[in-house]
Amino acid sequence: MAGSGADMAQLPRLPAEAPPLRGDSSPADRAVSSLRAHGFAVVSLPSDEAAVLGRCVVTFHTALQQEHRRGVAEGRSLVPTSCDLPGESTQATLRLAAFAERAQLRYEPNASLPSDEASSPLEEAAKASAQILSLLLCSTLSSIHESGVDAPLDGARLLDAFYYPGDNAWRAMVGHERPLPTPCPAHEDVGMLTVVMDNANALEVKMGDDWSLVPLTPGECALIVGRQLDALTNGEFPACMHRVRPLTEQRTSLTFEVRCDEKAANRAAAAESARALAASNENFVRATSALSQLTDANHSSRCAVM
Ligand SMILES: O=C(O)CCC(=O)C(=O)O
Ligand SMILES: [Fe+2]
Repeated sequence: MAGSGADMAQLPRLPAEAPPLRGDSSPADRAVSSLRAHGFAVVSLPSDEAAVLGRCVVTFHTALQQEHRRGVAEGRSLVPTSCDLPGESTQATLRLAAFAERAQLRYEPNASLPSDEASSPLEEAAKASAQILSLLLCSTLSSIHESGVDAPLDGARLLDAFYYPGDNAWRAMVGHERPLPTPCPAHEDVGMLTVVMDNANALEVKMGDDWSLVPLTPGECALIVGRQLDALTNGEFPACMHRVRPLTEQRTSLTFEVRCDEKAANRAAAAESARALAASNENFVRATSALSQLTDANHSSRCAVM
């Protein structure tokens, strides 16, 4: 991953059928082959970037914990979220919302913040983490591109930070009457690629019929293939089903997703299908001509006998 975020990529340690680690493969190659085989990969960030992101997660955690508590006090955090978009907007590009199972911050770096206003620590943290994670996703998409996939390299970017209160804090605030809803049910992301990092392990990915915990250590993040990349590679990079397992203690996670323009995705998917069709036509033509050669050969050998 030249000139960018991911310094070292590792294969997921979970699946027994993980692709063999080639001694000479680069971290980017290993990440791409893991994404191709499993729809996800674990990568390590350089320590300076990991340290910045660690501080950002602390900032998000504090703000979102406060937002969640305020939401509970005001009754807003007693209802589960029905969609992934925060309902409440504080600024055009930086929004906070609180639901029962989580509080959420969303930052859209493509739309810039008003420049005449002094940035809050929250905005600074959003900008800094979006910059680092954006580079990581861009370089991963370029590596996928270099591996022969004609994927769009750009798109809308979304940074989300989630605070999950966990069962203990929830019971302390709300009591036992009202159970804490599932933190984040099983789903595939809609975009091309998502990166996830957290301060407590709870992300699970589906491998075959089984769910596996992704044990991220500080400075590591998970890359997750979304539906757009799956569709435009005809499943060569399969979308990864994932979820957050129920939590006892609180957790904060950071996700950054690239969603390409639907038209670009459709164009790329159509081109990919045309390539697949051309390849199968070529195989068909090859098979037909082999068959006709065989028939000719049989025919002439039968003629020769007669
Ligand atoms: O919080 C997490 O670890 C993952 C959240 C997630 O998958 C999502 O919001 O799409
Ligand atoms: Fe997700």
